[in-house]
Amino acid sequence: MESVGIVLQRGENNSISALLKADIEITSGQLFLIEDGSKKTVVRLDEYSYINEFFDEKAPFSKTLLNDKIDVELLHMNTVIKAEMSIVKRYNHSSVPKPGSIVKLLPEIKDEKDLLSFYQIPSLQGYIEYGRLAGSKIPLLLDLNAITMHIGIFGETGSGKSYNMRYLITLLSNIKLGDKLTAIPMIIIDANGDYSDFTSFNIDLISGGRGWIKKYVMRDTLSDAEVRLSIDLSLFTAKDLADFIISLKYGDSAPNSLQSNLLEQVLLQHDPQEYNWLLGSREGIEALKTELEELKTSGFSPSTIRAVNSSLEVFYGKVKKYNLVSSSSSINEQTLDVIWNTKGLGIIDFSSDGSPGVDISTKQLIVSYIARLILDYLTKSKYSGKQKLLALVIEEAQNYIPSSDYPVNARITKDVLVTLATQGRKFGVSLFLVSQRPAFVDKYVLSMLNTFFFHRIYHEDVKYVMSATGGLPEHLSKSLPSLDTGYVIVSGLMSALRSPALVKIPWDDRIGSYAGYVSDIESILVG
Ligand SMILES: Nc1ncnc2c1ncn2[C@@H]1O[C@H](COP(=O)(O)OP(=O)(O)OP(=O)(O)O)[C@@H](O)[C@H]1O
Repeated sequence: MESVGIVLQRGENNSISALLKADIEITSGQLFLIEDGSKKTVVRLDEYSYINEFFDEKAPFSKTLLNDKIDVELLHMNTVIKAEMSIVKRYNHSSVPKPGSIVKLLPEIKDEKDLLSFYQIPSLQGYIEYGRLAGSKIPLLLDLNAITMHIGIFGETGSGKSYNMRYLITLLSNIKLGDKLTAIPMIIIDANGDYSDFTSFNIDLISGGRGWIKKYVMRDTLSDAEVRLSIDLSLFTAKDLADFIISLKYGDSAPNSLQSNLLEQVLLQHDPQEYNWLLGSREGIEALKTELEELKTSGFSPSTIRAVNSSLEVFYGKVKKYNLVSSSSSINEQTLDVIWNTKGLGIIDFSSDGSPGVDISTKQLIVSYIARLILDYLTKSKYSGKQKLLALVIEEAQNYIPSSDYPVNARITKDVLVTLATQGRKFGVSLFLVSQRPAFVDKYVLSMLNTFFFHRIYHEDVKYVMSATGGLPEHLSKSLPSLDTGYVIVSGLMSALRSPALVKIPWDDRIGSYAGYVSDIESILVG
């Protein structure tokens, strides 16, 4: 490969300063190869600036130049890039390249053998090829063995998160195993209908390794690919349900604990199997009200009882509208068995098309239910001696695991998702948290994630995310607010590089054909 620069000096902590030719295209996060004699080292460009030996602000000659018409060509002479780089990988040596070592672009990879030797791994088994390392044709290998260490995908609106998630899903749906295709069993909480086409006209993008693909909706179904969503309340504790139901009337502030305790006491008198009938049918609600009325004699004030009654009505109004509650819920343990056995994909469509008019608290109840279901299912499997694996993708994660700064009450989801994040990896849960405002996602949960895809993120979010994740070296994190769409910095355990690197996500029209993207506005307008 062509030489593009020379090492100037080596610094502390594996850092290297180099001069690079000014006429090559470079970006922070890009990787280069350094040759020090026969010793090869891969380095990452962390920071750079263009300098010109000819230009000195203070020199009288420069001053005249600045005042007169500038001769650009003259100024451009002797321009070089001063680059700060850090070592990512060494090939069978442990030294730091000496001053004078040659900097090159990454090598060409002609075949699988080249790829294996670039990454220094014995086989591609268990890896998927993701995007291309910026400035090269080398795919980044992602290690599927680290998938249960959880993943964060962060980027501001329009930075390419949804496209990236779709791309990842297509990769995770077509995993080569010998001459067979398999897939990671997965449930997606689809906030905006970005994956709807995976159950219809783009099904072949993801059906390679999957035997079952369904979309759950909260309206009448329109095709065989759709299932009407219902959940089983017996999976919740009396306390969780009581807090949730009472807080429906109080919005974001803490639920009234007296009312919550009262409702919990009444629910505790019943078997959890009865919760669906009690809270999901008119007769059940009336039965609960009668039981509450009887408690007047035990010292509960009529106003507390009245308040609980009215919270119950609010709750019942919600579940009745969507027929949401049933002991034979449409997503249950058997569904997870099917998803596991067929390496299936279940899409929970929370878009305005799939779940028209559904509010955030109802969505939280559903996400909480699914998280409990997954945890129960995988824990049982593990204890019966069979390790399974299921990925749960949660878009708009800040609505389910908010930080203390984010004004959303998420009691019903937060605890169970924290448990999934901390315990889940033992049982085979792989969490994918997607958010445009990672600063509003709970810090503790962020610290549980081990692989990150950083798209362009808001300046205000950078500090929070970096302190919560320990994700990137400082120089590189500074480049995040100006990252181009289609580029992502990948860091963490799944990356075969084990060090952050900039990756270009290839564009594919079909992966790009989803809700957030209009491919040809003129033809749509003209018809
Ligand atoms: N890899 C890519 N290469 C080229 N263009 C891309 C790429 N990824 C995304 N884009 C462009 O950027 C647009 C926005 O991408 P995307 O919808 O994925 O952003 P987002 O971060 O999910 O935004 P939001 O948070 O609003 O959903 C796409 O419609 C597409 O035009």
